[in-house]
Amino acid sequence: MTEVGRALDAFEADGEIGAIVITGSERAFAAGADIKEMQNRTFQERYGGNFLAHWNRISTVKKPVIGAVNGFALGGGCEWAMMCDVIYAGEKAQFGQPEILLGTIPGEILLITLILN
Ligand SMILES: C/C=C/C(=O)SCCNC(=O)CCNC(=O)[C@H](O)C(C)(C)COP(=O)(O)OP(=O)(O)OC[C@H]1O[C@@H](n2cnc3c(N)ncnc32)[C@H](O)[C@@H]1OP(=O)(O)O
Repeated sequence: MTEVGRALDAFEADGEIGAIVITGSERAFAAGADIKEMQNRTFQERYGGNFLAHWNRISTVKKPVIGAVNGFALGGGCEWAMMCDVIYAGEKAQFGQPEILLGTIPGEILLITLILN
């Protein structure tokens, strides 16, 4: 997300860019946060280390953001899609929050986004 955040900062500052399209591959838009990276961290490490510091950057960009979604948009990937101003979903797009099966709840943004929409 740090890299995506940096790219969004640059696009926002670039006067030649009017709108931003975020996409993935045919198989996946994004499968969510890296479970392998997260699994051995304690709550204190994740919370204190600002693990989700840049998570909502898509929703604060001051230019229109389009999410072009195909394949899996899961967990944080589903949240990314919902943070876009417009979702353009292909026929194979699948949205979901499978992290509940890992004993965790959807991250920072999902519940608020669902309530607001
Ligand atoms: C705040 C935010 C929190 C979150 O976002 S929590 C994460 C939420 N996302 C998930 O729980 C998605 C978990 N992944 C899956 O359900 C499945 O995967 C898929 C449906 C995306 C794909 O299934 P299939 O086509 O059968 O492929 P495969 O063999 O399961 O996965 C291929 C490789 O991709 C790795 N992978 C998939 N998703 C993640 C992930 N989110 N974090 C880290 N690795 C992931 C797997 O482990 C595996 O890797 P290897 O080939 O080494 O076994």
